[in-house]
Amino acid sequence: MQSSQGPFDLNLAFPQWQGSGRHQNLPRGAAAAAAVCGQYAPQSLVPLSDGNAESAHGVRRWEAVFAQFRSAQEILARSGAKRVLTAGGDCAVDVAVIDYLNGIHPGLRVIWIDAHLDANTPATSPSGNFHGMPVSAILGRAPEPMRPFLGASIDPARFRYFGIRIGDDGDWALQRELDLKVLDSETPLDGPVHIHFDLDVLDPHEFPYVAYPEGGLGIEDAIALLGRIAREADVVGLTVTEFAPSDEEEAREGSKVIARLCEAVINP
Ligand SMILES: NC(=[NH2+])NCCC[C@H](N)C(=O)O
Repeated sequence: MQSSQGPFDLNLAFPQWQGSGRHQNLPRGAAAAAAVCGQYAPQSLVPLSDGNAESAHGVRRWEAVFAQFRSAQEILARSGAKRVLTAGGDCAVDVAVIDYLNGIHPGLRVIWIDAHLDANTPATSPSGNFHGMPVSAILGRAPEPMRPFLGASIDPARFRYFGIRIGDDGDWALQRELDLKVLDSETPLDGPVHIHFDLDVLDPHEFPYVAYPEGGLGIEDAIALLGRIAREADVVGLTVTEFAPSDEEEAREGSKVIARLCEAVINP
């Protein structure tokens, strides 16, 4: 509850772009998001791997994706942090973060705010891009070599989507199989909660600085939603992903919105 909610004790800056199929502007967005989030907690940076093997285990740029996942795990474990604010990077940065938080906060709930289901597996993904697979990974369907490094998977009953519009056949198949639900006003929000916020959930008329502009959520509605979650639950993780401004001016504009989203959670 609110009284136990303190500020985040770690800002993980995780500039991974290799999970995205449209990564051109992600490094600029990751740097800008890290500059914003670094104001709210001490920052640790996940180093990018120079692994460039094209594809393995059904995942494009697997070598880099896996090396960065392991680096993030080591940084998180060493930090001892209890509450983590993460600046992505592509959506898949959250696999390491959610797994870590689930290990230290039993019964963790996950709210996945995104235009996309991101529930493909290496077998169903049409693109091989890992940013389309993090939901399946945290629910027990991670790529084979990642599994020994993951703890217990998230209970699908404690997972909620918000803002989803776009899915591939494999995304919807997993959603149906695990009966993944959408957050509504009846969903109880007690206990520790992690919020995944993919900026592409936002209406591109208001926030066009993403590579997959397919969302429909207004900025004020997003802020109200985050405030509601933070008042009702104990937010132990917030991850902001997929910021892809095409120049420094867009980076500045988008950064103001990212700051408001963080503050909606920090001071609900
Ligand atoms: N977080 C995102 N922008 N995800 C886009 C995923 C696109 C598509 N479903 C794929 O698997 O490649």
